[in-house]
Amino acid sequence: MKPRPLIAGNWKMNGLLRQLSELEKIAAEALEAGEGKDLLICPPATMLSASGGALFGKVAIGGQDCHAEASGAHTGDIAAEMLADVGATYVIVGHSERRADHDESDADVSAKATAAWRAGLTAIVCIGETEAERQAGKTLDILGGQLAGSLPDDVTEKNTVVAYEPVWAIGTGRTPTLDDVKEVHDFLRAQLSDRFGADVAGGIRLLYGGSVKPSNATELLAVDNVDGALIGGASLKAEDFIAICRACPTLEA
Ligand SMILES: O=C[C@H](O)COP(=O)(O)O
Repeated sequence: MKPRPLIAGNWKMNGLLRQLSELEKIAAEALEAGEGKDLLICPPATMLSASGGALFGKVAIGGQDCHAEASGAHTGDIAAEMLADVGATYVIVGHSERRADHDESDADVSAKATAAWRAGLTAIVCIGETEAERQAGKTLDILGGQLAGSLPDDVTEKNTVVAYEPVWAIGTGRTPTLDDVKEVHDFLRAQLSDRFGADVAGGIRLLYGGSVKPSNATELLAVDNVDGALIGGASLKAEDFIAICRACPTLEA
């Protein structure tokens, strides 16, 4: 059976408390637009607690990163337990911006996914190729390596979501062709199946991310093995986020 879709917004380093009104608008439409789907917003850490209030339990909240350890002398970092403490149920790990800006390796990402599970959170594990890697014909090799190295052994359909985000498509307005998205998502499902078995692999949500907008969401979300989206810029506007939620097909009963 296909997994229940997940539409996730990643606000990145954007958002002040005065923008809670956007979340209130999302909450107002969430029940209808999100029927049969899971909705999630990952605001900056400073807004997590207030976001939970503004979304009123109609949309889940998540962190954008976590430290591998539960506590300690790590100035500026956030433990998965701290995210859970303010109501988060998901955390993004291994986003390409973290990998690039903070030199995070696949092993670091795997340790963060384990930390997320320890705190009872679902880890959204991100992978993606650069433009140079795609042009060199290495996309599947790169993604296969990132997937293998970034996922710990105890993956389940509940504790893990995988997000495919081509680095060159993030914030650029460019997207892969639908055939390219299908090729990658089919490949990821097969890799997961080889490692974790078909039952677990079939239940893991595979998100596409990278310049998802209301204008392209319908076609991207209809691709085989695409079980939702991870949305950056367009998630900052309630109207756009809700339009993307509506574009996502629901499962047949
Ligand atoms: O996490 C979200 C992605 O990096 C996509 O960002 P974008 O929708 O602004 O391209």
